Amino acid sequence: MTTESDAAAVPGPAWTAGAPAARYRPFEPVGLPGRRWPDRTIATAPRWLSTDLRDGNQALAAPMTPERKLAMFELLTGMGYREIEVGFPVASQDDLAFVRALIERDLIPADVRISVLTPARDEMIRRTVLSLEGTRRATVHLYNATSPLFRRVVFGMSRDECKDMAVHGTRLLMKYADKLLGGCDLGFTYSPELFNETELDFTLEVCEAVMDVWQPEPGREIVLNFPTTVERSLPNVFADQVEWLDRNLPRRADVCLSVHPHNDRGTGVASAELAMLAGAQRVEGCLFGNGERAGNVCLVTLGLNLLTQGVDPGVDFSDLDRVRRVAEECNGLPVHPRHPYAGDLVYTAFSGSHQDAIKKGFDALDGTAARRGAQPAELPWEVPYLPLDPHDVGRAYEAVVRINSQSGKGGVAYVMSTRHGLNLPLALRADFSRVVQEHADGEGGEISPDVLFGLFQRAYVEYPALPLPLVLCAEPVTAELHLDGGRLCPPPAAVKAARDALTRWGVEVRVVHRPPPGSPAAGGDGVVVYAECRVRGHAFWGAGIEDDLTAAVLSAVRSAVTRGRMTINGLDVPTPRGSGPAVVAGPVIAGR
Ligand SMILES: CC(=O)SCCNC(=O)CCNC(=O)[C@H](O)C(C)(C)COP(=O)(O)OP(=O)(O)OC[C@H]1O[C@@H](n2cnc3c(N)ncnc32)[C@H](O)[C@@H]1OP(=O)(O)O
Ligand SMILES: CC(C)C(=O)C(=O)O
Repeated sequence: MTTESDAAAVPGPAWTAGAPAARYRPFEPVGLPGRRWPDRTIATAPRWLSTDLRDGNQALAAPMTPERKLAMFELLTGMGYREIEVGFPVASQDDLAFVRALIERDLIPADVRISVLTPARDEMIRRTVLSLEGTRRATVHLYNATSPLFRRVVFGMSRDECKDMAVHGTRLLMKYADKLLGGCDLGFTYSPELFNETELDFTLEVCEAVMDVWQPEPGREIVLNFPTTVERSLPNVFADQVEWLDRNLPRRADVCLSVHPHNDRGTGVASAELAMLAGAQRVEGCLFGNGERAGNVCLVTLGLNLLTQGVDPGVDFSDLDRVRRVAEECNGLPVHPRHPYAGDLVYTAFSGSHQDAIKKGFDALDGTAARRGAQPAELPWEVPYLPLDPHDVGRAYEAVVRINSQSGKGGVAYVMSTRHGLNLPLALRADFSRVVQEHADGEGGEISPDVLFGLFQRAYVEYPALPLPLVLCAEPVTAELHLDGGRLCPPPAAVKAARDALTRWGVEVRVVHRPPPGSPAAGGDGVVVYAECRVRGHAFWGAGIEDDLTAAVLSAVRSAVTRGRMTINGLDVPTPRGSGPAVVAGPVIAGR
């Protein structure tokens, strides 16, 4: 017996004679003169069908139990999906039990239509229809493969025999429904499986024949669902196929043209979107792209792609982390950290220039909001590198910037401000950024907000080794003070007292930055002052975080001058490097 790991270990032939490209054939393009889809835009959401409980489920190593299915069903209906394929009732006892539970326990919301899938096989059609007994409203979804390869290799059938399979299946389905589903508002979906590999004229022939049996008319639609069962072409070719159908299908007004893209080439989302441009009115897919092989098209990505184009997807993604958690539990599969919109890392920048632009974007948004007396959430979203406001999908801003060796001063300033309430002056950002870079280069890995705060403390706050008069007595010092935070907004008298104290010791003091009232509060209850002191012509920074302004000013100056003296005298300046993780968390301000 070959196990999974044995199979993975089998060495493939090396491509010594070149890649085996000759074994594969290019996909035939579609002749579609005057194709219209490239000039269109998507202005409304399609009808969505979730096939998580069927196509998604059939691709799992451990298919869902009825309990897990119910959790997924409730998630989907809660999000707003109104068409849900709930299973393949003849596949397993669990699938059947789930369909029966939905019906018998009356668990289907009044505006939700469930569907069940069956192959075009007589006995299976009967049992599938039977599985719906007692329901008020449901759809039966019938499929048979129509592609030349399938006709030749799997069925051994001619085109006519293949078409008859679909026609016969439709007749049987209607016959059993008449017999078993009295009073049910029955819907019908037909899928020519492997549509994308099937000759277009044959697809049309089969669909016409199926429609002749179902007789769609106003109030009795037929859903014709066209799958890229195995995605094989560029998305534009699929769009051409869909537009060809849109142009040529008869009874078009009573047909819902649906697509069911898979993702074998990694272009399932593009295929679905181009298909919508080409005339698709309905899209089948799964949350986070679960499904056979490389998956079905991801409904989350499609929905949020629409949202970010200003189109309401009609589905609620406001708590995307919960959606992800439930889907992960039900499927037993993790969602990749880089999955569009939902992955752990997709709203996070580690790299400096990205962080800088994000910080400036947030600052600009906050500034505009303040000027207009509005909330940032009311303004158009314009933050570089973030395609979507994380808040719109229930994410906090905290992880938007994370620090490592790729980061720069903008990112460091962002974390110090948003996590610790310390709004560093520009020149201090550059200075501190060098400290952070040195630490990152030495230690590798990520620097958490707490460690960052510890680095700051050790670099700028913790130098009160000598009493201030002693520090200052040796030579003249000038100090430029930056007062942080709107909360302190120190009364002029307090600033004067601090300045006088320093002047008495011969320090020439200038207050260069005094935050305007109402500017973001400095951390917690404390007072934060940054001092840039000139010692023998060299600038050194210190910071004071104290309960009152005078103490903070004196601490900041003492730290800066001590640091300067030690550096100039070649003394062993204590560096933050290697001193272990800081445990002192700075005061965190509310919001971002
Ligand atoms: C692209 C899709 O996702 S289609 C949905 C696929 N989903 C599943 O297969 C999950 C559920 N399936 C099952 O539980 C089982 O496959 C069953 C119950 C449907 C059938 O089981 P079995 O009778 O054991 O057949 P098996 O699974 O081997 O299927 C192969 C048979 O189905 C036939 N077949 C395959 N597709 C179709 C179809 N759409 N219509 C009619 N017959 C079909 C094959 O020709 C083959 O017939 P043969 O035995 O005469 O050669
Ligand atoms: C049954 C059809 C719609 C299908 O799942 C596929 O072709 O992928």
